[in-house]
Amino acid sequence: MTAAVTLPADLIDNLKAALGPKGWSQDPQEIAPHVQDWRGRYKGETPILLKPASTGEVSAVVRLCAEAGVAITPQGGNTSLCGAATPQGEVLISLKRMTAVREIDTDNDSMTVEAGCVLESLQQTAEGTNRLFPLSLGSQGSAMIGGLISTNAGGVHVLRYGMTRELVLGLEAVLPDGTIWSGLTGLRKDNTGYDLKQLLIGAEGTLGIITAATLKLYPRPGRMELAFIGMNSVDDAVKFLGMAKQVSGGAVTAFEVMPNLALEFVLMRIPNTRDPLEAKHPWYVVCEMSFGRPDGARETMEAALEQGFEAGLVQDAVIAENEAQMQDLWRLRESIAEAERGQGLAVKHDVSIPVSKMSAFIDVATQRVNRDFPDGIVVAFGHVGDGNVHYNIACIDPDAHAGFMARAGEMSKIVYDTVDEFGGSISAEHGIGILKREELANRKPVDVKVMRAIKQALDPKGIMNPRVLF
Ligand SMILES: O=C(O)CC[C@@H](O)C(=O)O
Ligand SMILES: [Zn+2]
Repeated sequence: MTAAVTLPADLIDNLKAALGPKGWSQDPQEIAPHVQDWRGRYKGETPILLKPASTGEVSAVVRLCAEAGVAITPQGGNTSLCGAATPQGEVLISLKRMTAVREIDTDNDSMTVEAGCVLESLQQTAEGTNRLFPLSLGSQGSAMIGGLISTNAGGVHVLRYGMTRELVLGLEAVLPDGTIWSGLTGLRKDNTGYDLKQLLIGAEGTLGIITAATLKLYPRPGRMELAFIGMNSVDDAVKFLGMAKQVSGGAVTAFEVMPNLALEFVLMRIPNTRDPLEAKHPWYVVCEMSFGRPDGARETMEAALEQGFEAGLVQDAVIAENEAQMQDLWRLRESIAEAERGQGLAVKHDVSIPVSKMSAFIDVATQRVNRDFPDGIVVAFGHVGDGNVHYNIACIDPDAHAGFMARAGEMSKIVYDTVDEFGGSISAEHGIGILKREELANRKPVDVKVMRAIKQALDPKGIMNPRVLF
């Protein structure tokens, strides 16, 4: 792995000297997990893994690479689903040693943390000060905040708290020439021209390396209620979403939809899971509500379910009685990606559609896919409450997998053309990476032209994550 790409010997020496013995590795065993993506779709290589422990160190090594015109791939928890963090010969900079919580300001409801902090640990840090950091997703046990910001991650709470973009108040980053940009601020109002942090958020490491961030904190809900609901259709789910929002006065904080097949995959592949409902239903909804106080919380969830039942939308439902049951219900939804991975590679489409058109989109796209690809099976699940569906197509016959994946482009064309017809986006929350860059160029040529101009202005040598986005 390490031998294939060679860098000038003096650059290697200077990089090592800038970081000290703990700050780099050329050990193939240590490097191996860093040069393969989570799904096993992309395999890469790097001449050296750098592990800076401070912003100053990141700046020093970026400067050295910039001077030598050598390209860099930044990496956080390496949970990208689009290949954005797999180096193909670039110098790999992992932020995993930058894990300090620099400041918590409870009066300002903010915390300033370094890029290598794992999301789950930040949720716990916030909880320790009786606050909530609402970003929440399946890979939270390993995803790091720098990468989550770089990809503008979504997750299950977008419906109420927005994407990562909306949770960031300030950023610190190392620009492609090694300059440190100190934009760490806890301000909620700052109208001083272009908002540079927003350029870096979602840039997938192409404009610089995020080293720290000031994040928004929220009050911790006094009580949460979680229901697992059996339904007949996505249309019914969307109707029930409107009802639940109204009945609860806007307390719905997550609204996830999954088909029976996704539940079957989970029950088959993930230990300690069981179907909480007695009968099978074509679709399931995981609906979470958050309240300031416990009083009336359960009654509100029950009232919403009752109304849904009377309207023929809710077929059956169970409400979690305690924290452990909540976790069990969440596991059914959050482990779909892992269960699906166990089934083999699928042709994945992380798309968004206006919520009002979600059901029609799924119907039309599925008719088209079934017509042209009878060997494919659609597993559409996800964050329907915020208009994001993971429209994945799995191969029915595991032995015919390679041939199936070879037709991924044709399948994706059908799906993305349908997304365009419905006014949606070809990437809702996973980003572009290397997976969707041609698609982006074809479907948003003017946007890409402007993005290239910005890239050229900030990274004229093109060294920051050079194969990603474009
Ligand atoms: O694997 C997928 O397609 C989706 C992964 C993740 O975004 C999820 O919502 O579970
Ligand atoms: Zn998702």
